Amino acid sequence: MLLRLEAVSKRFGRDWVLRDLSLALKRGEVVALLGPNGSGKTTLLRLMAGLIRPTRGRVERRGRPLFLPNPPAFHRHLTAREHLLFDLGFHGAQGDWEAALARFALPPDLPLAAFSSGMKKRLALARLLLLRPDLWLLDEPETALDQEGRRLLLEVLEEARKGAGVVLATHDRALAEAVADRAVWLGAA
Ligand SMILES: Nc1ncnc2c1ncn2[C@@H]1O[C@H](COP(=O)(O)OP(=O)(O)OP(=O)(O)O)[C@@H](O)[C@H]1O
Repeated sequence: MLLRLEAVSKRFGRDWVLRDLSLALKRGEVVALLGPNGSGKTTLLRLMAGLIRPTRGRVERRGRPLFLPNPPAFHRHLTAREHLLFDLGFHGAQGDWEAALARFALPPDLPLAAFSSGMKKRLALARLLLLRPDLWLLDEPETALDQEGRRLLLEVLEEARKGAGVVLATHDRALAEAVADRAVWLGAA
């Protein structure tokens, strides 16, 4: 089991955002988180990543998680090449950054401040593929991607599920139906 949540609840101030949520994820599984704005999808991903702690309940994780926020966060003054080299060094990983950038049709030497939002999303996917986490935690990975970017995303998710587990938050029902084994609906807590 890669990830197990047992009766997890989360409160910010006086407001309960998540209540009594249990869920388990194995390698090879893709789970979609669906629900309206403010229903707690990002909060749940951050709990799964270990970035925040539950108010009640337990989060158990095996392996290395990587959280992809929406929009993705990068050091704006680095180029794509510099950023991927930094990421590989930081994670003690090795990988062919040149091939990764070529696959996503990204320029290696342009500062990321000059990247469009779709280019940043593509770079985030390239980074995930290079770093190969055990647990992919993706917040609205489809936003800002064009048709070719979406095709690449579907390809990446198929590759991810071979060795890892994936949880993705999305408003895109078609994407959830295309890639997810099951969906978790978050309503009002
Ligand atoms: N750090 C925080 N402090 C206080 N409230 C927070 C914090 N983070 C999230 N919230 C609140 O928790 C609720 C759920 O937010 P969250 O971002 O998880 O929703 P979401 O389902 O991802 O929404 P969206 O579909 O708009 O991205 C919102 O009411 C939000 O204001």
